[in-house]
Amino acid sequence: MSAEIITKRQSAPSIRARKGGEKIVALTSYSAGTARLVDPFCDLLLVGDSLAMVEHGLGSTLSATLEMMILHGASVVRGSARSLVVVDLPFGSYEASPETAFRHAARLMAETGCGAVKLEGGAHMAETIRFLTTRGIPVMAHVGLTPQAVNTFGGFKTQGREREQWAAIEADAAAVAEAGAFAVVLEGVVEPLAAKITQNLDIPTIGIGASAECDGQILVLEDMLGLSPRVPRFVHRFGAIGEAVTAAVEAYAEAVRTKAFPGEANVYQPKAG
Ligand SMILES: Nc1nc(=O)c2c([nH]1)NC[C@@H]1CN(c3ccc(C(=O)N[C@@H](CCC(=O)O)C(=O)O)cc3)CN21
Ligand SMILES: CC(C)C(=O)C(=O)O
Ligand SMILES: [Mg+2]
Repeated sequence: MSAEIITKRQSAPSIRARKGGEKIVALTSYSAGTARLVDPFCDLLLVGDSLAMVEHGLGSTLSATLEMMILHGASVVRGSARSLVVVDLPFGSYEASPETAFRHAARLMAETGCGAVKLEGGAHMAETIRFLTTRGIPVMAHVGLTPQAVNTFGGFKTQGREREQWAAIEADAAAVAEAGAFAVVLEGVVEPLAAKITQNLDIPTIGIGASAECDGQILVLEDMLGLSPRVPRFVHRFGAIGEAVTAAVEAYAEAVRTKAFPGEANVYQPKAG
């Protein structure tokens, strides 16, 4: 038989098995269009609730709804073939009880075809994580700077700058791993704490603003592309797509106004004769 190039989609277990191995490459994606572009280079695509801010112009992630997550999640699944697609459970859809979390996570999975869900929280979400994972819903956890708690933090504040905060964050990470999460996002935590947690857990840590000590990295796609007006310090801009869009749109507007566009090549003519 000839060599076949069949790329099977990554799963929660295949990502979990990467602990301590090759780094896990993850990005956010909110639609089929961007999913198609990034999927070949990634292991995991996150349909983050950051889409409320980035894609819908809302003030925080608290306004993301289950309906939004389903529409964008289904689009990303259709636009990708090899990455595991993980969809964020939005604020208010999972905190009240394990049963509510299950109902909403099941809808996300059934209506998008995603392979896992993500929720924010540590020790206090362990019971819910166990409830979901024992009922067929793989869960990625998210500890440290959890943006849905922006109002209790009083801003997007780096976690673990004081050593006294370390024990609680370490306990959160240990609790979600013990409860059955297949991976955990570590957001906005100081480097030595990220290193300690990564060493002590048997599941991969995926860092955002949490140093190279993590088992993988994630960024908001628009931030690393150079499309976001302001970005946190932990972002490196790998592209200048905002500038490229501005230049192209400027050129288009000029061409329309000077009647340089549409030109010969872009115009239809009737059959000769
Ligand atoms: N476009 C985008 N990118 C993100 O990474 C992102 C979102 N949106 N929305 C949801 C949250 C919010 N995030 C943020 C937003 C701001 C900072 C920030 O300004 N951090 C300060 C550090 C402050 C401190 O040290 O206490 C910084 O200067 O980087 C961090 C994370 C991460 N998430
Ligand atoms: C940045 C990641 C971890 C996230 O939760 C999001 O984009 O919503
Ligand atoms: Mg999120």
